[in-house]
Amino acid sequence: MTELLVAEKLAVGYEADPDILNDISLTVSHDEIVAVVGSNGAGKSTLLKALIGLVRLRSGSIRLDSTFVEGMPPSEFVKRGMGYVPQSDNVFESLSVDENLEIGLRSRSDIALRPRREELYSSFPTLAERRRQKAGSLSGGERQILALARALMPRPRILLLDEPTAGLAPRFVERILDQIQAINRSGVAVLMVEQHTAAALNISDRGYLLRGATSEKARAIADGATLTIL
Ligand SMILES: Nc1ncnc2c1ncn2[C@@H]1O[C@H](COP(=O)(O)OP(=O)(O)OP(=O)(O)O)[C@@H](O)[C@H]1O
Repeated sequence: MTELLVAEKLAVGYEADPDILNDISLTVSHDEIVAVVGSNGAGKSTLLKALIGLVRLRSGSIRLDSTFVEGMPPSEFVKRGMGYVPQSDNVFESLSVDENLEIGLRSRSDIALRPRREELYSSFPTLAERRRQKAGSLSGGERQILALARALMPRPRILLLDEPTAGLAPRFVERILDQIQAINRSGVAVLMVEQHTAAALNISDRGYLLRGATSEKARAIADGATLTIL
């Protein structure tokens, strides 16, 4: 079990505000699904954004395959094999399924679009049937599958998923979690933050609990959220 992603002693905050995250360390190995669970506002989205370079670290380090990547732009993280699916606005609604997948390949000119897209259509037949449909016409569950497929286009080695089951009906929650397991079996490590705690931990190899001060006032006194190994 070799470590693919190693974050050490991260401190993260916005502008002049107190730290949202404090002394956060976590690892994800090549073959793992790792879940970070925690209440609303604990800082789960902030953690993923920090791990893909969208939010600057105040201190700490991030290693991807032994290379220190903190301070690099998000495009570098993507080039080095990290994929990210935000919680919302993760597909272009006015574009077709085909076009959304094409955009997923923006960062990699060395992968041929059509064969890669066909590969993903065979993994996600529900998208193949809807390839010419606008993403905005898909159901919530199908959109999440499209967002996953789009992130997979450049062949990432690790996917960061921000609440992939948020707002979905229970039968879709199960379907998305099944897809995440299948993605992992195909050789992609997964780090996901989730509010469906039991379901997420059920499909994960390991979990962390992010425990934080959930109000501005409490955070000013406490010192940002911390991570506990479950
Ligand atoms: N761009 C920002 N500027 C300032 N504060 C922010 C910003 N984004 C998030 N925050 C604050 O950071 C804290 C953590 O938010 P975050 O979205 O990371 O939590 P979360 O655990 O993902 O919550 P949820 O489960 O509701 O998505 C919140 O208090 C939020 O108000």
